This record gives sequence, structure tokens and C-alpha cells, in this order.
Amino acid sequence: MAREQLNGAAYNWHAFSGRPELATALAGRVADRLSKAIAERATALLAVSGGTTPAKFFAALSATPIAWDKVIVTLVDERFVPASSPRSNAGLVAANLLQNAAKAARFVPLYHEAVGIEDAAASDDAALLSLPWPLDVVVLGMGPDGHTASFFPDADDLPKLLDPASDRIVLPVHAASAGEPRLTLSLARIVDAGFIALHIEGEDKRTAFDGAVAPGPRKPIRAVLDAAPKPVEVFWAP
Ligand SMILES: O=C(O)[C@H](O)[C@@H](O)[C@H](O)[C@H](O)COP(=O)(O)O
Repeated sequence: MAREQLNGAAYNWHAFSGRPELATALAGRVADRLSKAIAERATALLAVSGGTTPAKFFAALSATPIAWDKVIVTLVDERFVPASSPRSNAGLVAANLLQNAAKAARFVPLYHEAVGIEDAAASDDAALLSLPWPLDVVVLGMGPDGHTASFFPDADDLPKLLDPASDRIVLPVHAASAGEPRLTLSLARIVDAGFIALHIEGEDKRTAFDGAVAPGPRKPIRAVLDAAPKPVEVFWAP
């Protein structure tokens, strides 16, 4: 159900009575888009976010009976930690999404040992170039500060991260509020996806989202809404 779109920010608002209902609905939409991609080009490319929100959605998606052996899963962003770290998004995806039917999917991580975050991002750029871009589906999260992916408001060189014309695939991020250095897909790759979902839960996130689309200083999530050539599908539950 589309909500009033303030100031041209293009999004469709899908509100659910509860988080389990949201997880089921979002998993169904994502599975449908992945199956459509497989029918059209014999493969599907999915990028998911980490954090504390997606676990129920991951569990629901992992059980959907699609041709997971033709799906490539990667990350929207990653903390610069090994998969064994409790902070790892790769670890979160392995434990919650790459289970059940989805075990058959191919996973492409962003983290690997490197001298530093810049080296890791550069080698990721080369390694991910061979993936079947564009993304068919990207699922974003959002922080209360309006960050999405690892586009933190206090990131060094934020304009470079948000450049819709960037030819980069993966960029390094240094941001005091991020907790550790990050690797993130560029905004250009994110908004090129066939289906862009934003998964947020709780009143604080709804308030933050409404604030981000209202007039005022532009938050990173607003940069994604503005750059996306199609409405972002926002999935929200209290
Ligand atoms: O690595 C991450 O943390 C995510 O990719 C990040 O962009 C996340 O989506 C938001 O920070 C929301 O996180 P929560 O779901 O924990 O609120």
C-alpha cells in the first residue's frame, strides 16, 4: 500500500501487524523475484544486510522451495572481522539464511584477510566483478541515525560512498559510529537492483524513516531513495 510520498522520495510502504507476518511476506516477495530472475537468466543475485533485524526473514526465506542452486548470495555490507566473529554478517547469514533449502546457494563474502580495509575493498572489487550484475534483489536495513548499508552519516568521504555514478562495487568505510571498519556495496550497485527492499522494525525506525523523507538534512537512506530509479519497497512492523 503506497503511503504519501513526501518531497518526491519514491517508496512504497508495506506495514504488517507483526514481525512474523512481515518475515513471511518479505520472504515470499524475495523468493518470487529470485525465481523470476532464474527463469529469465538462469541465475539470481541477492544481496542482504546484517544486523539484528533480518533473522526471522532469513529463516523464512531459507525454507522457500526455489532453485537455490542457481542463487548467488552476497552481502550489502560487512564488518571487517572474520566469519568466526559474533560481529560478522557472513556468520549471521551462514547461521540463519544458508540453511534448509537455501543451503544450496553459493555465498560470496566480502571479508577476507588483508593488510587493511582499503586492500580488502580493492580485491573485493576485482573478485565480485565476475558476478552476474545487476543485483536482482537487495534487502537493506536502516539504523536509527538513517544509515543504510555502511553509509554512516559520520563516515569519512560519505559523498564517495553515495556517488550514484561510482564504478566501484565495494568500498571501504571508516566511521566512528560504525564500531569497526566496514566494507560496503556502493550506492550505485544497490540502486541498480531489480527489487530494492528496506526492512525496518519498531517505532524508532519508523520515526527515523519518516524523519529521513521529510524536509531537512539528507540522511543516507534518503540518498538511496533519491537515486533509486524505482520505488523502494519498505517493509515495516511495530
Ligand atoms: O552490518 C550492518 O549492521 C547492516 O548491514 C546495517 O546496515 C544494518 O542494516 C543497520 O545497521 C540496522 O541494523 P539492525 O538491524 O541491527 O537495527
